[in-house]
Amino acid sequence: MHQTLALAAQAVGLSDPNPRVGCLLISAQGELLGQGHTQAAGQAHAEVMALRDAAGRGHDVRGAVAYVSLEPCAHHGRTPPCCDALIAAGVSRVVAALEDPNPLVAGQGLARLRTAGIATEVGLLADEARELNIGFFSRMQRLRPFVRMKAAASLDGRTALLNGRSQWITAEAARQDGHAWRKRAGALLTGIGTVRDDDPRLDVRLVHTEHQPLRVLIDSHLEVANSARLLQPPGQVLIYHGGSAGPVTAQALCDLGVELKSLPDARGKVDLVAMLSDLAQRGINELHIEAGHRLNASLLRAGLVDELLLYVAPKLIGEGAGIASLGPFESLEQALQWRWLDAEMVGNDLRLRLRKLDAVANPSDSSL
Ligand SMILES: NC(=O)C1=CN([C@@H]2O[C@H](COP(=O)(O)OP(=O)(O)OC[C@H]3O[C@@H](n4cnc5c(N)ncnc54)[C@H](OP(=O)(O)O)[C@@H]3O)[C@@H](O)[C@H]2O)C=CC1
Ligand SMILES: Nc1c(N[C@@H]2O[C@H](COP(=O)(O)O)[C@@H](O)[C@H]2O)[nH]c(=O)[nH]c1=O
Repeated sequence: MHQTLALAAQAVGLSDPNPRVGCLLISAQGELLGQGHTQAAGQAHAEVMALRDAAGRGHDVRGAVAYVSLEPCAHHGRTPPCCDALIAAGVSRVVAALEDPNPLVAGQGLARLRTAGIATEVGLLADEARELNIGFFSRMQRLRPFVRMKAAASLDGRTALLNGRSQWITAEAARQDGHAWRKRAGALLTGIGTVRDDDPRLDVRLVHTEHQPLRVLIDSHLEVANSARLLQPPGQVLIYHGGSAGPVTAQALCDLGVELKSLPDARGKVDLVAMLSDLAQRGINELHIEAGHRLNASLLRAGLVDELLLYVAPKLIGEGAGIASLGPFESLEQALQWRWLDAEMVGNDLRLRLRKLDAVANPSDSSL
């Protein structure tokens, strides 16, 4: 199953909105017959890829064991059901790390395999498998993406100087690592303040990817300049606004191929909860945020951030903006609490990952 998960990880940046799944076909004698992982949406799933691989190598998979990192699907989506392909191929046993989290189909693939006389087992390396697809689980079970907020900070917790400059606080290795996390996401989100100060490209370019995430901007009054780098190719751009955009600006942005969506809250800003639900409906599993301290504060205050991805540089940079302008607290009981997930040196910077205490991708597993 470790090997199956490594295969599944190869679908990062490729299979969205479908989950990252790996499949390994092993003979009764323990020989590898075929392997595969999910392809781009609409193309073959892991099981079909593994069966094709086995056929390509001239192997007979009758009686083989199939290791899969997620329950084989039982439904006709853009491709036929994988459990039918495994049944037709004559495998004898299917070992799945997890049941499908989609409440509409959960358990159906395994049930169909059992009805066909195939032995099934579920739960091997379940936590690792769920982690790889934490966004897919979030979208299926909470109807919103898993939200990861990235920030690069100095040792004194600053994300920018008082004059707005922030490039660069961390070094090249950390920035490249940041792109590997961008690659995992279906969408990258920033705020108008960051666009004004940094003019980010917000793409994946320091690591290889098969497809660019959707770029999302929160811009209440459609103030973004047409020349903003984020609006240029590659990839699609979506701007959420608060409904007060003038028709001329809106038309100019539409002419650039940008999609505009009005989701006003009571204050004419963007309704962040509605935005997450809209992104989920668009098939976004993981949402990666790289915004400034104001928008970060709005998202954190609303309790919408599941994970913090912080890069800390060994520098003291004096006065400036923090990670989030949450305003003065009266007591320490008001603190937003996190739990450490991991810490790693990336070049000369430190990468910290933290999870919100109640970030639940699987309601039955409060440790996520
Ligand atoms: N080191 C790092 O990792 C990063 C640093 N930066 C730095 O941060 C600075 C920019 O910060 P900042 O100006 O806060 O930029 P943001 O990207 O946070 O954008 C700020 C804007 O977002 C708006 N906003 C907040 N909540 C909402 C909402 N619910 N709906 C609509 N709009 C909302 C704010 O409006 P309002 O003020 O009305 O609330 C404000 O206009 C720059 O100096 C940049 O270099 C930026 C990204 C990462
Ligand atoms: N300053 C800073 C970061 N800043 C983030 O990177 C964005 C620029 O993206 P791009 O134009 O695609 O390279 C910028 O707007 C901000 O969100 N990131 C880091 O890893 N380290 C840093 O020191």
